[in-house]
Amino acid sequence: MRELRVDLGERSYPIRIGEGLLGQAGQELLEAGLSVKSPLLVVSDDSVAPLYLEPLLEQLRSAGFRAASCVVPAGESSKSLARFEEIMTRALEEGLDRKSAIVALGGGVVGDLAGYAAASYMRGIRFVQMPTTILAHDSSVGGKVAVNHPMAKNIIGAFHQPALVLYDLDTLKTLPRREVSAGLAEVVKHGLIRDAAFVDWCVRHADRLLSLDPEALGYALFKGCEVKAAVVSADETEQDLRAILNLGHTIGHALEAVAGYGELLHGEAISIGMIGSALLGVQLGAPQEVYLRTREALGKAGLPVSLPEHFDTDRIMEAMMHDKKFGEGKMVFVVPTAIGEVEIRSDIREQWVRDIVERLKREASWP
Ligand SMILES: NC(=O)c1ccc[n+]([C@@H]2O[C@H](COP(=O)([O-])OP(=O)(O)OC[C@H]3O[C@@H](n4cnc5c(N)ncnc54)[C@H](O)[C@@H]3O)[C@@H](O)[C@H]2O)c1
Ligand SMILES: O=C(O)C(=O)C[C@@H](O)[C@H](O)[C@H](O)COP(=O)(O)O
Ligand SMILES: [Zn+2]
Repeated sequence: MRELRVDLGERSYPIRIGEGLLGQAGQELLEAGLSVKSPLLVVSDDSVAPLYLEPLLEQLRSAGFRAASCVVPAGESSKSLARFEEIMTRALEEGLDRKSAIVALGGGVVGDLAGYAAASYMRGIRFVQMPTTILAHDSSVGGKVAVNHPMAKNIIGAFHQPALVLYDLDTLKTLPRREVSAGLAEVVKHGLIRDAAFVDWCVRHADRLLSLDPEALGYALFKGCEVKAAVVSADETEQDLRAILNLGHTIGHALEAVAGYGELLHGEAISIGMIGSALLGVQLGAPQEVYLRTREALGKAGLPVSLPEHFDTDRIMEAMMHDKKFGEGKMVFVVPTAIGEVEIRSDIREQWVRDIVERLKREASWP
């Protein structure tokens, strides 16, 4: 098992990554300080639940917990106020109190939704992240929890740190191929913002990652979580540095919203967004190599590196104006200056971005 720590004073917590962790979840929750006297609510989705929910509930009960569950439909559309309300109702029905916890068993959708429910129920109860996707190495760490509004991604949310991240690598074996690639987008992102050697490693080992080689996957998720934990520990609430984790997200979130939360997976949208950011970087003076290497790393992971032509540029530009980094009338972009290095720029002209979106469409080559 590998272990990392998010260092946030009294809100610090461990990230445990390894095989077979679901089978010791009860003990792990006890060690994280959760009380068996108050009921737990496990939130999952209807693709993950048939695979892992019952074994988890059994394991928690055998450790003395009272555990109920709430299962939402799989997919991005569950990050909604309607599903949030459903969880509140379940929490009330099951008698969750201030010492209770919500356990998120699933990918980033379940983690963000359940986390926001935990942040809000009784003005905040504890929660545990049990990620089951590659992408969720990112979403389970750092405490950003949210649901979407039809006009804007993650616009209703909070910062609420989990008490524990318990990452059982065995659960990743059932991931569909498309979700594997989507998850690798955020893995590569963590290299692109902070660790050039890790980007090289990802390119060299892309085939092993795509075939879910446990050793390669364990290492990649550890490295991704390491970058994420370090950034979050330095700037929990995105006063400055944390914004670098948003590489590719200004364009990416706009694409997800315009596509109606579903056509593009988060990782796919972010991949296209990171290509856009690399083009912007080159325009601002970074070597052409930055664009070429970004494209190679994402392409090798089976990700889209251009935009399907039917996306409407005006609608994308409009959706981008709801980005949380947008302020005082300025577009703010995370832009690479080299592989492994980024800067936050608030001098980005709308026309440059528009031109890049058009170029991404012209170069359409969906994998
Ligand atoms: N909070 C953050 O810091 C943060 C960071 C990155 C992404 N996100 C959010 O995360 C979401 C995307 O997360 P995701 O890519 O994990 O999507 P997801 O949660 O929708 O999971 C992807 C799909 O895989 C299925 N699935 C999950 N685990 C499985 C398993 N082990 N076996 C078989 N199927 C499985 C799910 O049912 C779903 O259909 C987005 O909403 C994004 O905004 C949040
Ligand atoms: O943790 C962060 O900070 C991130 O930006 C990680 C992103 O990968 C993630 O998609 C996050 O939810 C985006 O945050 P938002 O504040 O732009 O909604
Ligand atoms: Zn993301």
